[in-house]
Amino acid sequence: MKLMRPTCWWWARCAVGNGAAALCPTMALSCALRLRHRPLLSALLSSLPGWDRSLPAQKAAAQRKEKGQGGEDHSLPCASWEERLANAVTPLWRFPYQEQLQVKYESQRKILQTLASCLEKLGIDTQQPGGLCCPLQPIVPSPVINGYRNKSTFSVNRGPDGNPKTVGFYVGTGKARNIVCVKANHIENIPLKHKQVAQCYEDFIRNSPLDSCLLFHEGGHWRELVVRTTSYGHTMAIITFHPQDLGQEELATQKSLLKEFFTCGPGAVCALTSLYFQESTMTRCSHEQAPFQLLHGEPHIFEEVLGLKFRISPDAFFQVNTAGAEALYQTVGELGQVGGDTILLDICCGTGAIGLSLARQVSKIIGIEVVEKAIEDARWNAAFNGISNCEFHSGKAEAVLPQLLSSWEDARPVVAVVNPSRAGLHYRVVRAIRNCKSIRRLIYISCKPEGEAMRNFTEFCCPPDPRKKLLGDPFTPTLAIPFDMFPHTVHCELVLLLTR
Ligand SMILES: C[S@@+](CC[C@H](N)C(=O)[O-])C[C@H]1O[C@@H](n2cnc3c(N)ncnc32)[C@H](O)[C@@H]1O
Repeated sequence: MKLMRPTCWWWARCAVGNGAAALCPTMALSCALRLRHRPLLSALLSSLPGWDRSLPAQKAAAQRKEKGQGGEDHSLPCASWEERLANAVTPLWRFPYQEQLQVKYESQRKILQTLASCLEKLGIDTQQPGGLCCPLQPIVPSPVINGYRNKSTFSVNRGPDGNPKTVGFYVGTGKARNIVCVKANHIENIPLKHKQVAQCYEDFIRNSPLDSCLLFHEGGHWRELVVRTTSYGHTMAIITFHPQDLGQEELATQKSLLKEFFTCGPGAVCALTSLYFQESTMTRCSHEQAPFQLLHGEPHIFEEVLGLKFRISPDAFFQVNTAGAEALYQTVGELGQVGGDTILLDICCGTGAIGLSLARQVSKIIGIEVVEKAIEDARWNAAFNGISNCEFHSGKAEAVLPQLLSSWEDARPVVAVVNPSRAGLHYRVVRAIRNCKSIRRLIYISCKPEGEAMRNFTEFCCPPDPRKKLLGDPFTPTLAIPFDMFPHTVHCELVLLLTR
């Protein structure tokens, strides 16, 4: 379906008239986006620090999006369901790509200004042009603009027609009790294969006598679908199912029906490489809490990054934009100025992608990751690619790293790369890095630099603070490079080089 660009003058009046921006910035921003009203948009952006995520409604929407859900755009009551979903999950979809990049560059500039003023409050004058804490390089565009996602998480809930077995993304919120599940067929960043598997899953559950699980306490079984694809043409589908009080025999029947549907029934068109089933009674469960049960095919899918082959388990993290990740990893090597004697600490390493892609340029890689299966993947990936100068530790970085660095005596230069989830780094990780004299270069990669990462940046850069046991020399923000890993959305990956 092709969405229409708006011509509604009501929106123009609403956006530019009568101080609407001051009364309701979210609405005004939506209107500006909807109309592609550039002067208004730049005025709004310059008036909103960290504009896209600092507003409560957008923060909540961002959190829902993190879970693969859209948030309802309440400012567009007359839009179609498809438009409302597109505005929620891909708010920049109306902009030509170059303009999307301008919007994102502006938001990254504001983040660096915010960091500069945080540091100024601590008595650190960064004195960069434009009030930034360090030079900001032009945003690196994504090599792929549409259909770039290699992972999509589809929900099951009531569609616009009231059908409770609709597979798509959410418009609305649970809290406001106005969730509507809208099919994602028109969403630009989702590849066709993901949409095909989602459609097949919907066909399957609509024919199933079992209900979908809309609210855990109200019963029902069929829950979300995760689809992962790779450039090798592999497709993994993971179906989450609430067992409620079904017995083993009934569970086995459901699993075998699902397998039959996707292997020799109508779902066979998806040509799945792996079909997983997870009996889960919580919103999200790790493999340890509720094992991923392989119903059909291969246990892993494989991806190629910078000439290396990576194995990916169902619960292991992998950057959602593979081509974008390649550009990012190459830059990490350049910023780290890694050489033959460098030890590279890859903290929050997932399947080991960053470290392994630089392994041939350095002396040794040490990876740390909390997801056990991802560490198993990282070890396999190292062995398969013939890389032996690496070790991977499973566990929380806040437990593993302080222990590792407390007795550090290696004289080789150490470069640390940290790529935490949105929650940022635990203060014990910051402390361990800060207090390890061998670490002179630190590369912080963040998909949400205005959030908890900002706290981490100031902890790395503040003057020594014995009360917080931050004793080592402070780092200085030296260079920032934004990478657009998520075209059509407001998100951006920021790579910040800190040196001392
Ligand atoms: C944004 S991903 C980065 C993965 C990897 N660097 C890559 O590029 O593929 C963040 C990773 O941090 C891991 N993680 C989250 N909390 C952690 C913790 N406390 N200790 C270690 N790893 C953690 C997650 O499991 C996830 O794999």
